[in-house]
Amino acid sequence: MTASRDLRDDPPLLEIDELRTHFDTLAGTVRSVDGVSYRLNAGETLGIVGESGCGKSVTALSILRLLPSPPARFAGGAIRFRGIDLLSLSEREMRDIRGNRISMIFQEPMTSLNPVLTVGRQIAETVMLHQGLGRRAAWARAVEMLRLVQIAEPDRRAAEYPHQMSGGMRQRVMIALALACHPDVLIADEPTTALDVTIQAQILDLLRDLQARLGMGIIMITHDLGVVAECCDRVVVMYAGRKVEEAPVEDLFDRPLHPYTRALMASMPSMAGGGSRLPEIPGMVPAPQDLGAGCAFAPRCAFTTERCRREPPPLTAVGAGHAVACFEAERVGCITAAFPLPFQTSPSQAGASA
Ligand SMILES: Nc1ncnc2c1ncn2[C@@H]1O[C@H](COP(=O)(O)OP(=O)(O)OP(=O)(O)O)[C@@H](O)[C@H]1O
Repeated sequence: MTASRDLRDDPPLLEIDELRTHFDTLAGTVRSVDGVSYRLNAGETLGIVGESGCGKSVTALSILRLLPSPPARFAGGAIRFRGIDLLSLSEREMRDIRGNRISMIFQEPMTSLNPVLTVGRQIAETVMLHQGLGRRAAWARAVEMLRLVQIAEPDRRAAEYPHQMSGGMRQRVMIALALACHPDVLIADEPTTALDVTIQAQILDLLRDLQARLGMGIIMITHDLGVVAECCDRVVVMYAGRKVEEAPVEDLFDRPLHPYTRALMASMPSMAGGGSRLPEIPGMVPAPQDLGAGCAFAPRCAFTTERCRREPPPLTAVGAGHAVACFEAERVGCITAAFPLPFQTSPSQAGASA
């Protein structure tokens, strides 16, 4: 979203380091996130993509320590915010960070907005709690935030309840609530999935605009590569609880090296084009408890060899900021070059058509 690609040498705002989040269930240990690392710099938007069940949300909820424990358990790794390990903080210290320095917007606003409080009061209470503002100043901030997210007549709307608003407007309220304390990090989990295409584009524009004004880093969790092309500077592709590819956004679209990334791109509705039938990725994401010894994508992959079934491919650097976990990446790269993906690979154009 910004010129942050030049800030690579700055200390990271947020760093996830070999994170392992597991669930202890009656059926055994579910390794939902199993050794994931990524960094987020100030002013940057990092996309996290993958199909349902890949561990995107569990990673995000781990950052905010919002997972119920038990059954969730941190089995290893660290999460550092400006160098502070969040996993070592007390619950009280964590409450100062959550919703204040690191905020999250969820897919479905009704799950995080309180139905019995006016939207103005919900925003005002957040800033009273975290920033010690008085009642009057907090209400003024609430109205200002509603104006910032482009809600018309914010004074009047602040006194309304969530059910009096449309889906798109509720999503804006949730963004206002998440940004009310001017956080350093915003985690947006599928922020536009439930919305129609026009509202989706407006919300993404709004986030981009607010990021430019407030300078926060954004983690954009999505299964939609159109959203990635539109908004992100860098992308992490997750599969079955692991990172399988990471690259600057242009590089990922020009040279996807993991068969899974390529398959995700080929199955995008707006990118496959031509009204032809969409290619689907055969098979399903395996449940974390059903993973074999080798590459988790092997059962669905057209490039699988004996080695892929036997051992997990390590994440390997293949270019500036580009890493991939695939033994056959070179072969995938050759095929990508010989048979370009069935859509325009310029991110801006791809996003425009999304
Ligand atoms: N409380 C839980 N107990 C056991 N397993 C869980 C629990 N919560 C999540 N999981 C498992 O963790 C894995 C990752 O889930 P996660 O919600 O992070 O996926 P996701 O990529 O965000 O998918 P979606 O896009 O549908 O949200 C899934 O296999 C899920 O079933």
